Amino acid sequence: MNVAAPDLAPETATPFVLDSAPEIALVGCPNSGKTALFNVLTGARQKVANYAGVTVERKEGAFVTPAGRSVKILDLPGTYSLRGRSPDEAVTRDVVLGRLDGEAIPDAVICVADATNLRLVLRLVLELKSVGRPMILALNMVDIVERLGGRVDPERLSQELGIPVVTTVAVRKGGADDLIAAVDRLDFGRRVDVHGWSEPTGDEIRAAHAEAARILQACAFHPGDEKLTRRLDRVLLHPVAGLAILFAILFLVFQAVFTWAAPAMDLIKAGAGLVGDTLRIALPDGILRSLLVDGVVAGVGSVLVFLPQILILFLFIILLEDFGYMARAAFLMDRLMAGTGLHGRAFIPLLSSFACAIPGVMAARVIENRRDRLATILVAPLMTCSARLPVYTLVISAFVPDRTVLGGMGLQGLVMFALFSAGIGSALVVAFVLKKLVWREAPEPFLMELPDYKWPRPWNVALGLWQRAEVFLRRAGTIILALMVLIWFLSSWPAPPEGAVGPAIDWSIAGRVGHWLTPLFAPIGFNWQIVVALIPGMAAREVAVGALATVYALSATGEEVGQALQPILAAEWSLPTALSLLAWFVFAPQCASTLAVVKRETNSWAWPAVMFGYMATLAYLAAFLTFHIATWALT
Ligand SMILES: Nc1nc2c(ncn2[C@@H]2O[C@H](COP(=O)(O)OP(=O)(O)OP(=O)(O)O)[C@@H](O)[C@H]2O)c(=O)[nH]1
Ligand SMILES: [Mg+2]
Repeated sequence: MNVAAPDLAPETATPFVLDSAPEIALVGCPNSGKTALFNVLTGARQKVANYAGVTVERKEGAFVTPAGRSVKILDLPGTYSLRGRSPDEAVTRDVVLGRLDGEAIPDAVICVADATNLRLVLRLVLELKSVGRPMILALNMVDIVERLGGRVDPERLSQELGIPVVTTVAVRKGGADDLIAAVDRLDFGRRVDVHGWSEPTGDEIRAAHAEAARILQACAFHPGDEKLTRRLDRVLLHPVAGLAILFAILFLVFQAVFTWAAPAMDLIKAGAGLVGDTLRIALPDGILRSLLVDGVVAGVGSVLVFLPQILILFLFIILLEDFGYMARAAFLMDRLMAGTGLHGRAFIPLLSSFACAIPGVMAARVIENRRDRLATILVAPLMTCSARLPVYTLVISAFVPDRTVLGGMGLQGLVMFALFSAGIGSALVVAFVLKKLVWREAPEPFLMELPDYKWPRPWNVALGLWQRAEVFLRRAGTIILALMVLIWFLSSWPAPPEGAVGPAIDWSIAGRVGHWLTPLFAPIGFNWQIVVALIPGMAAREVAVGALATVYALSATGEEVGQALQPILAAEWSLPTALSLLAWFVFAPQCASTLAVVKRETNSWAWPAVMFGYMATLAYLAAFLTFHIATWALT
């Protein structure tokens, strides 16, 4: 289905290269800059970030060298060895060894090395040589080696390894020129039998280890670890101070999402109001006016308003990712998560799920153990995805007063923080139940390389934000628009009979379905308008907001016509209903695209069914309890 991948960067186009063009695979340790190089070579915009395990899929691109040679190029997940066990490492192994169905072995390999950290990659190079393909070693990040006063000798390395060695700076313009020139000199005809690679024995591994150490000694000099990284880590990884800083950062993010975004949101809201009013005056009363004003402007406009919040959330995520903090956060959370049975590696997939559960579920490929991975996939959608943000904001701004408490903290931001925490907390509880009570498994030890801190690069940040905005706007212009038109239609057709009283929507299909389902949702305090909005919300959660806008716009009579959604809700809903809806959305049954991805990643319909079932149950229970406790407390 097309809605299935709203958060993935567009596939790279390869329009000008023939199928017969030779294929080169980018292989290397995690976080060495493979994707950054891939982007430079092909002009693609695949995700680059400063932690291991960003790329979990095979991506294809192409370029033409200055000599006019067309080549296809593959970006692959990082791996330390062809013996890797996790699903992402298996992708790399299978591509390099030609084990993938219908796919030949790559014609050549570019091994990408983080030049500041050569020890592990030299072993990988030795292993890759036994595959028997022409190979180039790209010493990437030489800019950092130079800045630290280190030295790497590419000529000597080339002699020792018997393959061409070039230096690159993947994040600099022209930083891959030497690599491109080396590709031009490659002799693709030099085929060697690939079945030369086999699982190495312990002795072979030890021998390779010693050989790598010897070569490293001869060819590279590093003045020790970067001091900045060490110094910062003493504070940021501190068991107490580090955790305190992590929570302070998270808290700051939600405050910022609320306060910084407000002016821009008001502007968009005013703009949408203006467009709606203009259309209402300019067009004669009728179907077209209703479609444009009540369906498109009210519906899509009410979703667009949230763009600033989503961009601010992503600004923080991208900055932290580029800086190299994410892996640290995983490290800090490991002890806490181990208590619940989740693997330390689950942290980054869970964190990615704040954007959207889809990349989060895919990022779980870095987890080797199948049950650890399943547990992570099953709880990932409990993380508050950005599509839930509009629902939260709408309800919070209508019902939570905008004042400060506890000496300067915004109450609205605090409630938002509480909702996100409820998502995280419930994920930990569900994982605990699964891993400790159902599967009774101890988590496996957690090994992860911590990247050196790097200053976020403004261009990368800007590009990342631009991509998010693009994804959001594309969604608003396609699926959300389409659903809004559908909802408008279902809410306006059929028209009421002659002489009917009350709002016309009561006679429409949506109105009838809403009324019909209401008994099911009355125990949790939902009215029929909410019920109508929940259904399209399963396709894309933020549509629930647009649907409410349309449903209330079409129910409006007299005074209320053209009024903004927020004051309508504040007047129409009771506080327990509002709280119950928030509780519902913490667990909100999965959107269709997440279920589709879970099906793909687990290769079975059973797991998406389990996920849907348990989340729907939790959502109903949580909303039920919230509604009744709130009703009781307020009377
Ligand atoms: N200073 C500097 N930074 C670089 C260079 N190449 C990559 N980076 C940064 O290194 C980090 C990792 O880059 P990626 O391209 O995501 O690495 P990758 O090898 O694709 O990582 P995985 O997909 O996780 O295996 C990012 O923060 C990049 O901006 C370089 O030549 N110089
Ligand atoms: Mg990558």
